[in-house]
Amino acid sequence: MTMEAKSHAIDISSMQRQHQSLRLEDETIALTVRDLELYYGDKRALHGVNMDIPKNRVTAFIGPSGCGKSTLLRCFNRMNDLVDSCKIEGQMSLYGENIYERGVDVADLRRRVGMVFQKPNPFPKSIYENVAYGLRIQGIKKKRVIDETVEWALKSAALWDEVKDRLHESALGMSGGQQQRLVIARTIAVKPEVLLLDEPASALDPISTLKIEELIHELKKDFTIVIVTHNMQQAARVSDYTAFMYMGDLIEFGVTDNLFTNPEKKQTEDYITGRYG
Ligand SMILES: Nc1ncnc2c1ncn2[C@@H]1O[C@H](COP(=O)(O)OP(=O)(O)OP(=O)(O)O)[C@@H](O)[C@H]1O
Repeated sequence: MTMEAKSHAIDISSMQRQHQSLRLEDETIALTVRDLELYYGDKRALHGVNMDIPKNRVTAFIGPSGCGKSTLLRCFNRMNDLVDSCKIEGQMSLYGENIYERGVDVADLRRRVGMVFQKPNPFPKSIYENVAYGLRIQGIKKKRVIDETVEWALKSAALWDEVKDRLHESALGMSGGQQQRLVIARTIAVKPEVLLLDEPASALDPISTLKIEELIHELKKDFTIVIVTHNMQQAARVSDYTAFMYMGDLIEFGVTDNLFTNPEKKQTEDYITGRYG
């Protein structure tokens, strides 16, 4: 094991948390899902999903390919609006405000509920301009404010030390793992309330993956995080709560440690023990 890998293994072990005391009843709820049905054309992709997602926690969505994890994640910032055939019934709210109410400013919703995708997608601009982008869109012009926010976001994304001497170089020259942390910095620069992460590490090498996992652990102090992952070990390592989905149904939702050690439903047990999926 290299020194770098070793130090990350130690960091990860320090992330082991005592979850036994977590209870959804004690949490402040950020996102609420009620009787959510989603259709792509005639095909129903989500079946009556109900869920409460707690503030300043990491909630993971797991389940076999095609079970609807990404579809559900994309509902939280209305990314499914971009799919013509998509129809949604039921309710979804952010701190009690209906996300699907007529008149909701979708651009503002997407600032409040930021999203990071599987493949890092930095803009073909400098590192600095990638992070400043959302601030400029918001009309912020003061250089001092932009400088300070760029530094804050890069520090929060655990990237500052690696890039502070080359802020004006192209983001496209960074490694994949650095690009993904840059995209996270760009997303948090506009101070969202929720971060949606759709398999954020699945295109990355193991060391970069561990850095993203450590980062998620840090970021939950400031943000509510929802992560889709194919990797059950990753869900167990990074999340406080886990939702297991199967063929469009939410089968089980609970404290991660409980769901992995003592699942209530047989389908959950079959999945986490590798019997299918
Ligand atoms: N834009 C779309 N148009 C039509 N059907 C879609 C669309 N996006 C997803 N689907 C279908 O909806 C279902 C759920 O897909 P989704 O991508 O949400 O699952 P997933 O659990 O995230 O899968 P994976 O783990 O493979 O990414 C699948 O049957 C998929 O084929």
